[in-house]
Amino acid sequence: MTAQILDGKATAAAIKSELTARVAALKERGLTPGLGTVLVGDDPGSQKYVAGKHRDCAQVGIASIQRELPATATQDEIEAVVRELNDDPACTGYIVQLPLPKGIDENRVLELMDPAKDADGLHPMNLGRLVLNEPAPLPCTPFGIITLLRQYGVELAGAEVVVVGRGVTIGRSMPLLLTRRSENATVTQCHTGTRDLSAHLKQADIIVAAAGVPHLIKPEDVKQGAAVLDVGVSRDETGKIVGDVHPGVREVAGWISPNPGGVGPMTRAQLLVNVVEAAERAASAAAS
Ligand SMILES: Nc1nc2c(c(=O)[nH]1)N[C@@H](CN(C=O)c1ccc(C(=O)N[C@@H](CCC(=O)O)C(=O)O)cc1)CN2
Repeated sequence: MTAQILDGKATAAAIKSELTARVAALKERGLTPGLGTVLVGDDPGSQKYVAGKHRDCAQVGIASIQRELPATATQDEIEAVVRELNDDPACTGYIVQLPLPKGIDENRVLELMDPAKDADGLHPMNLGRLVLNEPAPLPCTPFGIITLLRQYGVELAGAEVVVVGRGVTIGRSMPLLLTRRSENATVTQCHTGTRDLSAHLKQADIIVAAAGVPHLIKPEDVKQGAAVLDVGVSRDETGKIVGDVHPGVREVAGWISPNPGGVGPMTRAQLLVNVVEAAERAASAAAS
């Protein structure tokens, strides 16, 4: 068996095309959505991701607001930029690119954001709303993965899903989304403390690999026909991406997301969805 490719690039392109019309409609109502980004330091990966987010904005007609600080920026300097974006009416949603440099209290920065402008769904208020099943901006990578699986008709209801990783951008919220009634999956979360990862993986209908360990998921650990989502980003000595999923898994899985070209573009598309939805809420509130 050779796995069907879960093409994140093509799926994201379709989402962006639909968003272009919604942004045009918002502009006709007098509201131009604006995405702000806060980038601290000079990590090449983060610089690339933020540049991609602004390229996407230009494609769909969302205004861009870019704030960059050096790696030496203090907690106070970063928080001052967050306050500035909270108060800027042209910025309808924004993100703080993670990770922040060592020594910065990331949680304090996230908590300072205006939850109504949190385009990443990572503010504690919005994560709490997710727990309570209340409307909230959805964390971009987890919901991007669900959208990708739906696009290719991968059944979530009743599926056994193994999420590998427990980081804030994916691992923490992925099970919350997958276990909603609308998804109805059964989730096992694995991490560095898991005793027998292989035993869990072998049971999985869907694997979400977000550990950041190159080729952690081996063909012999994957059930025939499973869907495998590769979220891990490590780099080899030439700078090329090495995912969490061993290339041999393609011969066993039913579906596989390429890396690059899978989950990354879906993360960016979901960010735009969050920005547009927040702007639509603001436009409706202003009209009533
Ligand atoms: N504030 C946030 N920080 C981070 C998030 C996040 O969702 N919010 N997630 C990751 C990084 N990330 C988003 O910011 C991200 C990762 C990958 C891509 C992407 O488009 N990747 C391309 C490949 C790009 C390359 O060649 O390096 C792909 O997969 O095709 C976009 C966004 C951590 N931080």
